[in-house]
Amino acid sequence: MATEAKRPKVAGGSELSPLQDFLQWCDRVCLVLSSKVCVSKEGTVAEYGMLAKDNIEEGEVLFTIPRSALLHQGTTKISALLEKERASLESPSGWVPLLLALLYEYTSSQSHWKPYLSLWTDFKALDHPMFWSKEERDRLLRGTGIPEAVDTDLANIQREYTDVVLPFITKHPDLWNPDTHTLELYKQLVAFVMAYSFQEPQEEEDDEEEEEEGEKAANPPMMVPMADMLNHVSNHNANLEFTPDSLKMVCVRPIHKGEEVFNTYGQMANWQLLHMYGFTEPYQSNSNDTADIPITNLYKAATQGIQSDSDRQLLDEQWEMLCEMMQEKAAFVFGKQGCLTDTELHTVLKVLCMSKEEFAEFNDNEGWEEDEEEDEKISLAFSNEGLPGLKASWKGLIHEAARLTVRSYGDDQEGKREGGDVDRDKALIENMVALAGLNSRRQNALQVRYGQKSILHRLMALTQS
Ligand SMILES: C[S@@+](CC[C@H](N)C(=O)[O-])C[C@H]1O[C@@H](n2cnc3c(N)ncnc32)[C@H](O)[C@@H]1O
Repeated sequence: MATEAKRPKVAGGSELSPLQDFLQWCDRVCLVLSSKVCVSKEGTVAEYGMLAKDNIEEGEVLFTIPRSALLHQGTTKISALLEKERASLESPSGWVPLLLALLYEYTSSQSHWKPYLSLWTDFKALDHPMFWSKEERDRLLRGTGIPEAVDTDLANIQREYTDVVLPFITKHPDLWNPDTHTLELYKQLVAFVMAYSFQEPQEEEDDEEEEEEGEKAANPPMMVPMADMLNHVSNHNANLEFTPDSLKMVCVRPIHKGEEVFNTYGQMANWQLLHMYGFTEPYQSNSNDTADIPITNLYKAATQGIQSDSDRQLLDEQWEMLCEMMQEKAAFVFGKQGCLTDTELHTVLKVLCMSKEEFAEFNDNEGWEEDEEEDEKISLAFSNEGLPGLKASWKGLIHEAARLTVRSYGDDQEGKREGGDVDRDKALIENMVALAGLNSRRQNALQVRYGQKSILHRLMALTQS
C-alpha cells in the first residue's frame, strides 16, 4: 500500500506547511476564497478555523467550491468499482461507499485529495466519546443518552466492517490491504465522517409527489474541503448553500474584522455535539440545548397515583395502547423554550389521565378525530409560558417524570457518581478556574449533564403544583 510521499517544497527549498499545501491545492481545483477571509490555527476556538480579515456583510460569499472538488462515492478514483458493486455495499448507515473511498484516498500517495486529507495526518484530535473507555463514558455521561448511543454505534461499526467492508476489501487486494485498512482506521474514519462530512438537503417536493413516491432516503454524506475548516456555534454567522455547479459558504449576519467565521452543523443539543463532533458549547450559550424525558418515566409517574386494582388494570391497558402507538424507547424532548415534541406528549398525557369511561369511548371511536387547528394551541400549552397553566394532573405527571429523569444522572447512587451531584456540578460550572482545571472530557461531560439538568429543573419549577 502507498506510503507517505515527501511534502512539496517552495522556491527557497523549505517545505510547505500542510495548510499552505492545501491552499495551493484549492487554487488548482478552482476553489475560490474571498480575500476577506483566511484559514488559521490562531484566534479560533479549535485548531483550524476561518477568520474575517475585513468586515463582511450579510449575503457575501466567503468561498465557492466546484462540485468536482468534493470527495464522495461519485468523485473518488474508485467510483466505477463502487457503482458496479453498489448492491453489496448497502448497509443501514449508507456510509460504506464513502468510507471505502476514504480508506483508499487517505492511504494513497497519488490521491487527488492528498493535500486536503494530509491536514489530518492522524486522527488523534478526534476525541468523540466512542474513543473513551466504556467505564469513562458510563461514569461521566450517565443519564445523558450518550453511552447508549455510543454502544449502538460501536456495535454497528464493528458489524459493518466485518460483514461488508472486510469481505469487499479482501476481494480487491490491488486497492486495499486489511493490515493497513484495519477496523481501528475504519473507526477513525467513521468519526471523521461524523464530524466533518456534509449531507446535501433533499430537494423539496410538493405533498402530492411525496405521497406518490413515499419518503426518499437521505443523501449520502460527502467531504467538502474548506467548508469543513469552519467551526460551529449555535449563533452562527455563515451557512453552506448548494447550487447545481458549486457549494457556497454565505455570510448570514455581519462579521467584523478579526472575528471567527462560524458555520452551523445543524440545530444540535450539547449531547448531540459531543456524540457526533466531540465538543460542546459552554453552558447557556447553546440555544439549541435539549433534555429528554423517556416515556417510561411518565408511565412510572402515573403508576404512583394508583389506588386500586382497577386503576392498575386501566393504566396497564392505556400503557399497552401507547406502546403500540409510540416508538420503542420514545422520549419527549424539552428545549429552552418548552417541549419540542408537544403533540406526542399531549397524546400521552391525555391517554394516561383518562377515566375508565373516557378510555372505553376512546377505544370505541378508535382514537380522536384529527383537529389541525389544535396544533397551535398545543404548542402554546407546552411552551414555558403555557406549562404552569396545564391541568394539575398533567403537570403532576410531567413534574414527577422530570424528577425521575434528573435522578437517572446518579443522584441516588451510593457515594454519588461524577454526574450525580447537582451542587458540585453547579459549583464547577460557575467557577471558571475550577472548570479549566478539568480535562476536556470531564469539561464536555459536565456541559452536557448540567445543561440537561438545568432544563429539567426549570421544567420541574414550571410544573410545581
Ligand atoms: C468540521 S471540523 C472543523 C475544523 C476543525 N477545527 C479542524 O481543525 O480540523 C469539526 C471539528 O472542529 C471542532 N469544533 C468545531 N466547532 C467547535 C467549537 N465551537 N468548540 C470546540 N471545538 C469545535 C470539533 O473537534 C469538531 O469535531
